[in-house]
Amino acid sequence: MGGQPTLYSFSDAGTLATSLRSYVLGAQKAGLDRHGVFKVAVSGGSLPSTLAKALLPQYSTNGDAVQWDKWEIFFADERAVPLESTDSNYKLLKDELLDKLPANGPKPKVHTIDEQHLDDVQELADQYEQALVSSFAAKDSVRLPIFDLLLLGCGPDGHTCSLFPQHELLREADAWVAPIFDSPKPPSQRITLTLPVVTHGLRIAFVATGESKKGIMREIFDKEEGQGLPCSLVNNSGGERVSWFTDQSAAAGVSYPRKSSLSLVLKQDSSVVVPEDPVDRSPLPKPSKDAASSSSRLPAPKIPRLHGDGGGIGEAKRRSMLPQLSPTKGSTALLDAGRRERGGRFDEDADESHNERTLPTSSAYNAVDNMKNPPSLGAAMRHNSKTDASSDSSSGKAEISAGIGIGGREAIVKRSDLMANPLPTDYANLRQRNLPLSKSSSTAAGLGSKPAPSETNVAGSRETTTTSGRARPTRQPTNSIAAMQPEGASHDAANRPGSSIPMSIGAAAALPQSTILTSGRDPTQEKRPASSTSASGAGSALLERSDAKWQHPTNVGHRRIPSTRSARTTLSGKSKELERKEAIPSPSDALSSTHRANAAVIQQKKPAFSTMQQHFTPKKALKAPAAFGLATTARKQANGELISPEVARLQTELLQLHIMHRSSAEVSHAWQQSAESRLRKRFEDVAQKHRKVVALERGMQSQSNLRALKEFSHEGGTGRGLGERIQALGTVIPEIVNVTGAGGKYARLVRGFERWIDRIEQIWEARDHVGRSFNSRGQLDFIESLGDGWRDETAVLSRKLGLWLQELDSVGSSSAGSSLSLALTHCRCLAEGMMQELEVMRGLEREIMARESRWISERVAEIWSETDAESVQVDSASTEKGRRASTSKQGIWRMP
Ligand SMILES: O=C1O[C@H](COP(=O)(O)O)[C@@H](O)[C@H](O)[C@H]1O
Repeated sequence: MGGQPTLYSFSDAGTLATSLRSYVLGAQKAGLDRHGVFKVAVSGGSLPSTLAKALLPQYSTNGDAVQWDKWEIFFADERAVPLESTDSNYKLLKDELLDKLPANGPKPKVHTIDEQHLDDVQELADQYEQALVSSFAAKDSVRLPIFDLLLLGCGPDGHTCSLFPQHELLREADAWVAPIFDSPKPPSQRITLTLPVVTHGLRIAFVATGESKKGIMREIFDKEEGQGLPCSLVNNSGGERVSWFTDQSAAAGVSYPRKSSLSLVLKQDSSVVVPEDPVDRSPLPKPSKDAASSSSRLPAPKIPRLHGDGGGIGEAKRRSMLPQLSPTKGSTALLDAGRRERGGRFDEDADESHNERTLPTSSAYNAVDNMKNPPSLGAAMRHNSKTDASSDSSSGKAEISAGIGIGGREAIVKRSDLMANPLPTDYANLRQRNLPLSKSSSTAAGLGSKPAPSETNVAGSRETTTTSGRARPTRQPTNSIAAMQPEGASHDAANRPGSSIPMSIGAAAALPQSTILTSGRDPTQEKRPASSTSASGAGSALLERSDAKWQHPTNVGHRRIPSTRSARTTLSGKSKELERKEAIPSPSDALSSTHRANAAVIQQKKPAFSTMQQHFTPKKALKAPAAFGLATTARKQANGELISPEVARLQTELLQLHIMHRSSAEVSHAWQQSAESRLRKRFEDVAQKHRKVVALERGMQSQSNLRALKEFSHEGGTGRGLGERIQALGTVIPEIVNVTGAGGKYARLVRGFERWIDRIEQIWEARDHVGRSFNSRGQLDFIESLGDGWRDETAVLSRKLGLWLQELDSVGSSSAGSSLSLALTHCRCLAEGMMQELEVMRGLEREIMARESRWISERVAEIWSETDAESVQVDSASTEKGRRASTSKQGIWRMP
């Protein structure tokens, strides 16, 4: 299996529907085998009508059956509209498919949105997420739900679900379902599954038909610029789990290899013909003591078999590898070259072999070396190269350019670069130098894929969206192929008996898993990396070491010239000849440097390995060992062109690296699965402990309650039997609770008092400022008492509370900690508290009224004194003193 999506292109709608049916039935079977149900997410748009053509019973050709009653249907996205609206994706599916199912036949369980929350899209999304949690979280997944199948559409702008190009929602990493308020396509308010949920599905199928999808299909599959589109992001993360069902109008002009029929596997135990299962979801094998099974503890990359007679690479495999190597803009050249070479049969390949097995390394090497036809990669290199390698290999003056699927002219990597940068860390270096990476390599290195869980973090990178909207890792990828190899791969391979030459990284990685694990040391001692640091640490260690080599080129067996701009500038003053000499040692130099390298490797004290870590980069001899199949002589190609040994070696190495990169997505996925299953187990352990603790607590509480009841029943001195006392409690407790409630008597009395106090405060404030307060009719404001009614009610309630308290005291007490004792204590507190507050309110009322009568008396006294003064004024009206007195004295009763 490769790590790339499969693109099906069918000649007509009928063939598409039939194939889609087989594919869905295959997914259904896998789902039912897995957990007895089939959990599907479906999109809206044009998908439901195609789906109906595929799934309705009348289209069944060989008696196969959709087991509708086992289906749980969720919506990949839904619009925030009523379910009966023509904009609703549910309505669409209902009209096209659900309503057309036989009336008395089985029906699927369909999870619709909750219409109650249409005006609150966040709530709508949260509620839908809850539906997912209820269905998935307990059994299937803790971090993310795992759909058996997602059936998606692809908008003409590259959107899928309601994930639109360059929208911030593409960065949503936590939610399973997210709201969108500004969908560029109406209606603007929607909810959608998030990208991590979509890419986590076991199978992801896009259905894209019609002319309107033509342009975007090319963007998604052939163009570097299209790699940030939502559909491309799903492709990159989903890899081989993604299949595209298209018709010819949609796929016209796409260079990416297409298939025109589904690869089917006939199950022996069933009549059902199902599509090849792209993903092995069987649980990871349990650790076992024997070497054979321990080799499978670590999900190892599957090395595709390079087959053909004499080890020549199979035509079909080469065809399938090429575009995967470079499905980007620059890759078009590679594809074209490959296509030309095979007379254009490339596009309509219907039955590609996906046969993947491990082969001994030597076969892998020889496979390439002995190829009758040169690999398409070589053709592509020639295609990209303006200079014939053979013509200049002797003079060394030519720059041989090798297109390694890195995209167009910019991506042509100079021979000196390739030699200076030991692959595979070169992929990281290339990215550091901002050279565009091919989709396959970036995906394989985890650049475009979803981040691995924190425990494993094989990829060591997370995606962010740059201003161009292209998803990029925020950190440089720290994983290298070496870091992804099974523990000890290179180390053990380098020290195999009979191998006097250290193995290159590529060679080690190409070893079959079992060979690697059994050749070195006891595989039962192998351990998984405990944390992300182990995996990424290995990668960065490799990077550091290769940097160190660049700084001290003379310290290593063969010299490498850094290909960075500065390094090139430094060299620019030298003659090309000199540069070549420094870069490429003579055969004897190479030999001796190889020996030096071997000696260094053999003598080097090797640190203990831990799984997935490689503590040192095995030194590579420039001249590769023939024992492992690397070319040592110039090779003649079918068209008569000569390829120098270096180029042949680089070709081989590239091919191997590519193969390993292809499998890295799979490894990363397997790691994620493994981490998830461990997390799930841990979660279940904790949940189980929690349940035990809760049960224990309940048991203890009921014990204590029983004890308390026993004591309560024996309570002496009350003169009342247990039944009578329980009856008393049954009356008093609800009474107390009732009076405190919002509509209860106590609450009403308090509200009345509070209103009265507020009024008094206003009056006092006015009196403080202007000496008096007037009501709305212009009359002087006086403070009136709360009234007899309030006072009587307060007095009655106080009496009742006192009685209830006596009743509570008379029923006796209970031992502390029991529920009975808690209820008694709380009721007493409540009743006593209310009594005290009623008393305080009554006291305050009395005091305020007393103050008011004092104030009134003072004002009356003032009036009398004013009246006296006026009579004096009349007596002495003619005197100046008297006049002044009459103007200076203002009575407070006078209106302003
Ligand atoms: O708005 C939407 O559009 C996409 C694509 O629809 P199509 O008609 O171009 O196939 C669809 O997948 C999505 O569910 C829908 O809400």
